Amino acid sequence: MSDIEKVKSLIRTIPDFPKKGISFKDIFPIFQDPTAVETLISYLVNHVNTTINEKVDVIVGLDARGFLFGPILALRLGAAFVPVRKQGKLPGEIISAEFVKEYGVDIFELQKEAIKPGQNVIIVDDLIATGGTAHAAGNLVEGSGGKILEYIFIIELIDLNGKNLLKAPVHSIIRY
Ligand SMILES: O=P(O)(O)OC[C@H]1O[C@H](OP(=O)(O)OP(=O)(O)O)[C@H](O)[C@@H]1O
Ligand SMILES: Nc1ncnc2[nH]cnc12
Repeated sequence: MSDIEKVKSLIRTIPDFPKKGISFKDIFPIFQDPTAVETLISYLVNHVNTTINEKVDVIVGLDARGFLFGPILALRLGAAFVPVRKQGKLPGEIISAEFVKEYGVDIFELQKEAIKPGQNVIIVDDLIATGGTAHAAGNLVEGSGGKILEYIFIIELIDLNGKNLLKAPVHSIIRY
């Protein structure tokens, strides 16, 4: 079994959570195993260093599970970390976007000055399902003048075709 397959074996699938018909992928067991976390982060650092030919200025992580991976990746790459948060959590001037995700509707916010025009950005989240969440975050980053180099997800639910909504390249590690 490869190291990534070992990580995949830690992910739990919970039927009918948080709503009937949703097959929920629970990533938190990964965090009970530091070796598994290191596997994922090392994989991502290597991926960025070997496939992205431009300097990465900012890692944008999506509330909340994107915060588990984004800041560690940013630290390892020597990049800034910027959060996109659910409505009402960020002080100061913000821009916002409403979106639909696999099991609901939400509003994302980004602080206006957090990303400077022309900065190179990678958007990181734990999972892409319908792509609504990542698409909204991408609109906020582009609204700030950031250039999206890539979207990175630990998990991709391929049957939902979420990546079709996104204009920049998409990279995922574990697919179902
Ligand atoms: O591709 P989509 O259909 O848009 O769904 C993907 C999003 O759904 C989950 O977040 P959730 O809103 O459950 O928030 P959480 O990270 O706070 O648990 C997941 O972490 C992604 O952000
Ligand atoms: N099936 C799923 N499992 C975990 N998080 C999700 N976010 C959207 N769809 C999800």
